Amino acid sequence: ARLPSSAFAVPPGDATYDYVVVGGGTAGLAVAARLASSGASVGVVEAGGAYELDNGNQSIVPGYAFSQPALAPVEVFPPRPLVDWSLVSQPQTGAAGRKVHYAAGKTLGGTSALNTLAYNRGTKGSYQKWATLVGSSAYTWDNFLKYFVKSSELTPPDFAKRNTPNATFTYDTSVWCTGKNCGPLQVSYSNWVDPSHTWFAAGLKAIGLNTSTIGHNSGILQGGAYTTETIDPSDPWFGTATRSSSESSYLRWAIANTQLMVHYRTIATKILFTSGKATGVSVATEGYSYTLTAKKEVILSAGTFHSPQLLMVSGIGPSAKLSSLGIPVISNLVGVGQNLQDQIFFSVQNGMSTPSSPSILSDPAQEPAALQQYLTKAAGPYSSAGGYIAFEKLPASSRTAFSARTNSLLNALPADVPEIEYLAGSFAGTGAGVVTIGDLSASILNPFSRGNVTISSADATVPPLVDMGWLTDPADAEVAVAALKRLRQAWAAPAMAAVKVGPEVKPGGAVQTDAQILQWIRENAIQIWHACGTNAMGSSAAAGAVVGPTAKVFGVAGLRVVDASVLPFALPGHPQATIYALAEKIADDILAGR
Ligand SMILES: Cc1cc2nc3c(=O)[nH]c(=O)nc-3n(C[C@H](O)[C@H](O)[C@H](O)COP(=O)(O)OP(=O)(O)OC[C@H]3O[C@@H](n4cnc5c(N)ncnc54)[C@H](O)[C@@H]3O)c2cc1C
Repeated sequence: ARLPSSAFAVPPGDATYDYVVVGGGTAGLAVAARLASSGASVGVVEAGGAYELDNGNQSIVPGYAFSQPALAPVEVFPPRPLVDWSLVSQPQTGAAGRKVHYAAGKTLGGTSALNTLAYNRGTKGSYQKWATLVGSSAYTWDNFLKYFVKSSELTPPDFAKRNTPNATFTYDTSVWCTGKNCGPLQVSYSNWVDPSHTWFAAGLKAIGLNTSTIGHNSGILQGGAYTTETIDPSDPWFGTATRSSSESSYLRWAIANTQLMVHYRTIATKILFTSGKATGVSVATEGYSYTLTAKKEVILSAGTFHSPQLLMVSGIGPSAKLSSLGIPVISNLVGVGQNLQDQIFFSVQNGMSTPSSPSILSDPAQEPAALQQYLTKAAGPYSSAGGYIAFEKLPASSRTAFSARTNSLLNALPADVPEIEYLAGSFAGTGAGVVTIGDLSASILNPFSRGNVTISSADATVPPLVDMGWLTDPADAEVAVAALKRLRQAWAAPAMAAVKVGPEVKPGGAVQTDAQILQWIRENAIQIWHACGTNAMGSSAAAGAVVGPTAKVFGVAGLRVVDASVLPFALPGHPQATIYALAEKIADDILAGR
């Protein structure tokens, strides 16, 4: 037993651990907690603080997940510097030259403290592709499933608290831990259904996307489901339903059960090497520099944008780039910062006569009751983030317009990998008969466009340069146009007629031809925030990979990267489930000496 405050180092001061984990984010805290549970000494370096103190209720209350100001995907955005790195992209040449803010968590919990809580796993075929690509059967669905189960605990849906009989469903209990000794991450179904989503479910069904009987966590992504979310339905600290982040799950557990030490508000500035082996990390707290020595390994978990940056400033990356900035080259790895994959997302909006969570919360007559419901019953619109999502392989009728190249790229994907994810959303609306603006959106799941992360300075405090490469591959443009037409088909379904009000809000009736649709998408598409792949896992450095199957960085010893940057490609759907599972898997590898 120890005091919780014993888990926080008092900086500055050199320290030595068995393992130093750089980045107390989604993957970092999961790896660190598991390593510490073995009895090893583990120090975590996190640039940010505690979001419970630094972001008010924004990160805590599930109902705020989509409306956090920190998420504005525009060049000029409301800054939230205590919890977000405030990155702004390079101009997107395929997206009307726009620069956009790309949120990335700078806090204990990392981006799991800012994300929009959707939890789903990829398809069996996508994990088989991963296994084949990296030459390790550990990544097949059958072998990887145990890490999804180990990382999480599912609280089954509470249908009594869900407000609509239209939103009952079945799911697959066999792929979850629901008993004792489950993983720390809390996954549940929200205790409220946005009424507008039940209509979207009907509209999507009308275009062929039936509601799945197993949900989206069994390695099959077909049709629609009310999504599981990283919500703790009864958080003991707050006494209601709150976000489950890697901080509220793994870190709280590790503080109570291990000797883990956290150095927070502390930036890692360089990984230190002796004779090609990582021996520690230079860090700085409020300008005071010191060294954390790693007796065994350094684990880099600084995320898609900062992990490649830290590798590069430490001498690992494309040698020409490093030399041009005067950085001594320790390992010439051309793949560092390359292969960035980012799923774009755009929507078709119409007025609706039905209420929605945002319209209820913005109505002074209804909000107080919603607040009471949240605080006393952990239910109501404040308790809920996501809603209905659906996955689809585009029908043959959509694909006839595609070029031979696009069809052949799509045909090369695993047979069970969907091309589009549809997401129901809403916000409060105004206008004759309009209560809600319904927002049915599509995400392009398998981007063929590639971006990159690079550096302009050897100083780790200078932001990395991020180019998502949106819509630079013509195949993505063709798929996007087809997806937008599918959104319109769903809206046009008779099932939606009872609630749709007025002319289309966005893109609007003037956008009709394929060229007009594509131009509108270039001007309006945004990210669904799933950027990954910038230190791709693979079988060899010669093939452009940065880490091998156990996340060891090629060309050096004592260094692994474990975070979204090592995903070899964008998995279908939302990545956090896979990132937590990957952290569990690599922690197992480390402890087993692999
Ligand atoms: C707005 C938004 C919504 C999203 N919604 C969803 C969703 O609904 N479902 C889903 O599955 N995924 C979602 N994602 C994606 C998902 O949350 C991320 O892919 C995932 O959290 C990334 O985990 P990570 O471990 O790679 O990095 P992070 O969780 O970002 O962790 C990196 C950590 O490293 C720290 N760090 C970086 N550099 C340094 C340094 N030099 N020194 C010290 N510390 C450093 C950071 O502060 C951060 O804490 C969303 C992402 C965003 C931004």
